[in-house]
Order: sequence, then C-alpha cells, then structure tokens
Amino acid sequence: MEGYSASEDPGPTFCIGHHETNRSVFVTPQVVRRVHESNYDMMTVSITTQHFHSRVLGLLSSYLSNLQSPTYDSIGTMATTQNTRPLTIPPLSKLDSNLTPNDATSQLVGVTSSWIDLCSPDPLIADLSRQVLMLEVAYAAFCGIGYLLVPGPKLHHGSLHSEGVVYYARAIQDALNLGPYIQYHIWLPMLDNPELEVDTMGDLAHLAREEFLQSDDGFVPKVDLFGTWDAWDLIRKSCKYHTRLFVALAMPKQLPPLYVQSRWHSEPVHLLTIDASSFLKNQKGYPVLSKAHQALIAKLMRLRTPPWILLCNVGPIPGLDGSEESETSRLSGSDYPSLSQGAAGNKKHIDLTPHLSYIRNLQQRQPPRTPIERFGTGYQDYLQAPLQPLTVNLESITYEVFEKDPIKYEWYERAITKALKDWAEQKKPTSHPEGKVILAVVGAGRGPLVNRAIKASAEAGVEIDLWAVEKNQNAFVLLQRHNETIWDGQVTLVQSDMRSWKGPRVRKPAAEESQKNVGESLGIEDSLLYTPTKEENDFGGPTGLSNSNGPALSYTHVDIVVSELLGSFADNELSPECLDGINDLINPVHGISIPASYSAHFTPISAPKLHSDVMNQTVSNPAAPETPYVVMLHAIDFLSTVDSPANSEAANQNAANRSSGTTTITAATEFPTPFVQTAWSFSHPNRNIPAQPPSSSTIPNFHNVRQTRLSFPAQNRGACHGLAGYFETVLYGDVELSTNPVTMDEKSASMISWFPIYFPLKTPLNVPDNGEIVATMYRQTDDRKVWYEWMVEVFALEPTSNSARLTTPAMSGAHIGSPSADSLKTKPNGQKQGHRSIPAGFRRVRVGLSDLHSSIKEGCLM
Ligand SMILES: C[S@@+](CC[C@H](N)C(=O)[O-])C[C@H]1O[C@@H](n2cnc3c(N)ncnc32)[C@H](O)[C@@H]1O
Repeated sequence: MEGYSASEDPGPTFCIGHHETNRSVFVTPQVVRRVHESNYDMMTVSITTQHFHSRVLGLLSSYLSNLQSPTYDSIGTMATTQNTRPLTIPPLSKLDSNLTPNDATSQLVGVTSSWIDLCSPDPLIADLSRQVLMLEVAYAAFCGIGYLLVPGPKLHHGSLHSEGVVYYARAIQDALNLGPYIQYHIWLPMLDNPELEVDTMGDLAHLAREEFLQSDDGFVPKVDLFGTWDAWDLIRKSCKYHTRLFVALAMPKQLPPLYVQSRWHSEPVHLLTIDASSFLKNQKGYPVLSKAHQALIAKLMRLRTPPWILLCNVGPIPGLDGSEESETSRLSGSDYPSLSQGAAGNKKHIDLTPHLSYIRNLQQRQPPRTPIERFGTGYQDYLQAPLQPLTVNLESITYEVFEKDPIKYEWYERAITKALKDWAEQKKPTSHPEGKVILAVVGAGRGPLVNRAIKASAEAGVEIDLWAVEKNQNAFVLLQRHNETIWDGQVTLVQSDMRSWKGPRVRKPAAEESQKNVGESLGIEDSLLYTPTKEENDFGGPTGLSNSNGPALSYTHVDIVVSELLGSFADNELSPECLDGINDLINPVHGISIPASYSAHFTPISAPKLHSDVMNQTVSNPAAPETPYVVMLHAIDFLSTVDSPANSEAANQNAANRSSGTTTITAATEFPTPFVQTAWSFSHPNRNIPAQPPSSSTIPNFHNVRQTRLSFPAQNRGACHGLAGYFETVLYGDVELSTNPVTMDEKSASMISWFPIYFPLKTPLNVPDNGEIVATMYRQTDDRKVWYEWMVEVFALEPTSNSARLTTPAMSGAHIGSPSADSLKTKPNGQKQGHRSIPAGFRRVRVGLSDLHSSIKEGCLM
C-alpha cells in the first residue's frame, strides 16, 4: 500500500449507452462509429419493427374475430380457446426487422418487444407473446447479438397480481436455450408501482379476453417495494441462477428506501437504465441527478462487474436520427460545468448530449477507493478456500500480502507496548532470572511481529527476552537471516510446532541453580525435557552454554505469548488448538496471551452471485456447498438489520429530498446496518483445559467444541443463501481488531488482512416479510480435525386470533443493537440475546428448513 496516492486511483470506468424507444434506424458500422464519436460506448436496437408489431396485431384481431366464445366442458376446462386451433405467427420477413448481421452487431444491445405480455392470464395472449419473444431471440442470435434487454413481466392484470410470472420465467428458460451465446437482461423497475405499469396503445395486454380476467371489484393495487424483486427472484430461480441471466434495473426519479436499494445492489445488475425523466435540472437548466441517485450509482460502480449505464430517451445521438450535430458546440465530459460554473453561465455552448456529459462528469467525480477496495481488487465476491497454515506451509508471497496490512501490526505493537508498560507498572515478577519479560512470538512467519515486539520493548522501556517459534521451515530461513542482519542476534529462534515446544531456557544464577532444577519446579518429567537443537544454539541461542562449562540452561515460563493464528471466523485456522499446546508454558500466575480472546460472529445474507458460483462448483466438487469460503463480500444483502430510527429517518429523508443541492451524502445514503451476533468465543491462557487421560495418545479437544443457536429478525422478505461470518479479537486491554461490519470502523478501520467467511446453503430459503431466521451452528472436533456444521430455519409469524390479525407484528429483536461477545451471556431474566419474544396473538410457524451442512470433508487437520 505504500507510495499509493488516492489521486492516482483511476476509479471505475463507466460504459454508457444510448437507448431510444422504438429506434427505427438500420444499424451499420458507420452508425456505431457515430455513436462512439458522440462519446457513447454503445447503443440499443429493437429486434423487430413497427411493421412486425402491426402484423401480429392484425393476425390476432382476425383470429379473435373468427373465434367463438369459450365454452366450458363438463369438468370446467375452457377447451375451445386453449387447446384447439392454435395461432401461429409466420416467420419474420425483411420488413419485420432492421437488424442485419454486420461488424456492428456485437456492439449492440438488442431490445425485445415491450408490447407483448408473457404473463397474460389469457393463454392466447401469453402464447402469442411467447412466440414473438422466441422469433426475436432466434433472429437476434442469428445476427450475433450478444446482449438482449428483455422488458420485465407485467405484474398487474386487474385484480390479479404477479399471477403469470411463472409463464414469463418459463419463456426466459426457453430463450436461454435458444440463444446460447446471448446474455439476457430482464428490465425491471426498482419497485412495483401499479400506477406506473401503464399499457400503451397496441399492447397485447389490452386484447386479453374478459373471461380470463377476474373482475376488479373495486380492488386498488398497492405499491409493493419488493414486488419486482419477488418477480426477479422467481424468474432466476426457475432458470436455476443461470450465469447468462442478469438484471437491467430502471432507476426511478424517486428512489425507493435504502433497504430496497441494498437488495438490488446484491443482485446481478449488469445494466442500469436512467430515463431522461429521472433527471433534475440545476439552476442553469442542466440535467443532474439527486445526491441519492449519485450515491447509488457510486455503490453499483464499485461492484466487481459494474453495470453499464443506458441513458433512455435523452434525445437523439448527434448526427443520427435526423439530428444536426454542431461539433464545436459540444462540451466534453471534463468541461461539464459545475453548479457554480453553470451559474456563471456560458451561453455560447449548447451541449447536444447534456445527460451524457453529466454522467461522464460523474465518472470523474467518483470517490477514490478505500484501502480494502484497492487491496481486494479482483477478489470481490470471489470464493476462496480458507488457508490451512497449520498443515500447509505458507509461501513467502502470502506472508508478504499479510504484511501489507496498515493496521494489524500497528495494533499488535500498541498491545505489546501496553502490556509491557503494565507489567512494569504493576511490578509483576517475570520468569527470567534477570527480570526481563520473556516474550515469545509463536507462529512468527517471516517475523513482522518480532519486529513489533522489539519496537514495543524500546517504546515501553521494558527489557525483554525474545523468542520466536515457527514450524514453517521455509519461513524459518528468513527468520534466521533477519536475526543476523536486522535483530542483531537478540532473538532466540525455535523451528518447531509450538505444540511440541518445551519452552524458553534461561541461564539461572549459580546460587539458584544449586537450589532447584527447573524441570522439577515446572513439574516436567526428565524424559520430556527439551535438548537444545543446533538451530537454537546457532541462531541467537545462548551458544556454547552447557551444564559442563558454565551455569546450565533451564526451562522457564513465557510471560507474554504473542500469536496471530486467526482465520476469518476467528478459530477456523485452529488458533485454540495451537495455543492450547503452549498453554502450560505460560507463566501460571502472571502470564498473558496477546490476543487475550477472540470471538466468531455471523449474520444471514442474500448472496445470489455466491450461490450461483457454489452451484457451478458443485458439478465438479460435491463438497462445494458444504465448504465455508473466504470471500470479500460485496454483492450481498443483509437480511437482518438494525432498523434504528436513524436509518429509517435517513431513508425517508432520502425519498423526500429530490434536489441535488440539499441532501448530504452521509447518513441518507448508507445501507442499513446488519444485525450481527456472536456465535462463541475463546480466551487464552485457558486455565480449564482438561488433563490428557493416561490411556489416550491424543490430547482431547472436546473443550474446544462450541454450539450456538441464534435468531435473526428479518424485516423484509428475501432469499437466504447463507451466513456471513466475521471475527473480533481483544489483543490486550482496549486494543482490538474486528472484521465485524458493525464494529470494524471503531476497532480497526482500514484493516485488510481478513475477508469475511461465507457458509453457503445448498438450497436458498425464502424468508417472508417480518420473518425470522434461526441459525444453528457447531464447531466440531474428533481430536484429529475441526469442522463446522450449520443449518438454518425460517419462521413466519402467524396470527392466532382475529384481533391479532389487525395488528402489525412488532419484531422485538429488530430494534436491538448488534451484541458483542459479552452480551451473549445469559441476561438476568434467563433470555439469551438473539432470542426474541413472540408478540401476543402470534405464533411462530416454520416455513423453511435447510439441510444440516457439514464441512467435515474439508475439515482443518489438527
Ligand atoms: C497467519 S500466519 C502469521 C504470521 C506472522 N506472525 C504475521 O503476523 O505475519 C501464522 C503463522 O503461524 C505458523 N503456525 C501455525 N500453526 C503453528 C504451529 N502449531 N506451530 C508453529 N507455527 C505455527 C504458520 O506457519 C504461519 O507462519
């Protein structure tokens, strides 16, 4: 990270296209050149023409005029219309499409007809619509179109709501097979607002027959914030999370609340469409977007695959569609005036593409990436198998990556300094005969914590006897080199698994020597006493000292053990098992461990991309859905959030403030805070490790088994794809590290060493509005390895009485803060945090249950 300047960060590049409803131009390479000259990157093109539309309408009307009213047979089937006399659209003719295969085709986004209605309750209309789509897809595929924009499903048909989405989904499945190289973008509004779902002249929806439409009976459809997301969820699920199926998201003028935005942020939004009507005008009359719109675009543009932006109906491309271009009068993106410049005015310049200029300017104003974003480039939402540093020797490059962390080592140094100062201030006796504090870095790697310990000792003014233990023989070579060249031989190096290390040795003063044998004082049997190796003596060890020619070396305790053996879920790289192995070496009265404790935390998430990736891996690796992965989580949505008043207020304000000048980009644009709970914790030294039974050859590990069952209120409906795991650790006193999104900024902002962990679910679970997700998790061991097990249940609250039906269920758990490890302790009333009470008049009904997942096959060997 050194030498990096935020101003050098190129930021995301926007790919911007032009869309015009019913564009009738023949797209040639010259046209595409014109598009590029106008500073657009691409354009859309309708697959079929108005001629085709008229032809289908004509066909349908003559068919309908000859059709008898449907009659019911004896069992009530409307047989005549559905099963007899099918209507087939003849193949496309040359007047039906302006599209021709040429060099330009690959740079176009094809648009299928919006006048069809695949969801129609009238089977005739639904089938005709399906035929239109199939003809268009087949021709687009033939021409070499790579990207298709497919208008989303029509959700309202009188009093019917979302009834036909399954037909739509079925048609998309067929389309995916018909155009095997096409990427499909389902064009959806961010929310379902029935008032905005207007049918225009010529839409097939108008022609649905009365008998298939239910009467309205005064029914007034309501805005459903997750209505379009629901439809999308059904479509992609029935298409099995197809890798060529994406969302084209239409940004409305009035953005929905942040929790709706955050849901879309987790979905594969590969096109973002912004209609001219979603722009505001600044004082100078230039089109601009509100702060809330800008903030959402900024977030989407930081995704691993940033969406392309389609500007819709913003006027013609200069030089195309009959418009005249004035080359000199165009403002380039960088010349785009700021509000103040705009106010100053420059009447000579008339920008022919002001919306485009604005978006290009917005691109240049994107905030620089955070350290973790820069560090994680290419790793966003990318599944990685967790490291197994105990059984696998890490490579130098891996250590090098750790060592780039700007926070972790700094915090360790602070923790060690504080611990040493406290040791001196509290006048605690040390385990060293000369009063030095004996400090051992166990799992020293290439030595960064050794460096920090040396600095901390100087800073605290407390002398230390420094030991470094490392089992990776390759890293040990570097430790040897550093000891010679940097540490001036001050460090005693031990190449060993810390679990078989017998502890530091010191030279006792002769008088004391005669009194007691350290082996005896520690209760270590002679047979277990350690014999110094050549390495210890050669590299920093007290060379040449032996019982025969000077005071003997005797074993003693470690005063401060420093380690960094933590994984993304705290204990998943077996820190507890490793530190147990040196537990008895720590001074039993005053000895401390840095870290003193650590805890694992998790929360349920929606993560469609990760789910799809895990499913794809399952083809070659059946254990894939039962493996916890290290992932830099990005395109995810937290299903359980802390719905603080501040958040909802921000969301409301966000919706209310439309002018680009009046909102602040801070509180009103942050996605809701997740509700993250503590699974379990470990602390060191552990004074309660059971003794090894004499009959057993292995150290029992049962004390490191953990189990938890936590309940998460889910405010909004969604799909749970798994659990996101984090950790927190107390190094010493108030010096803490955290990857928990709730506490990380307060405890160790900008730390980059760890990505979160993801525990997938084989099958996503649907969560209802005001639902509850209960996750049960275990840390298991058989004394040879450690693994995790997890299962998820989903509950809905069902009213038990008529009176309850009238009230909105109040979710008791939804308003509590994210607990720390301490708060997991049982509360005075016996209720554990994360377990909520059920509101009066309701009962919990289990509506979903996952398999019990187990990572035993990928378990961590001890
Ligand atoms: C995550 S790395 C940390 C390295 C270094 N302390 C740092 O902070 O950059 C963990 C190190 O502990 C070592 N290690 C893991 N288990 C060990 C064990 N049982 N005994 C000795 N070393 C161990 C690994 O080889 C690795 O070098």
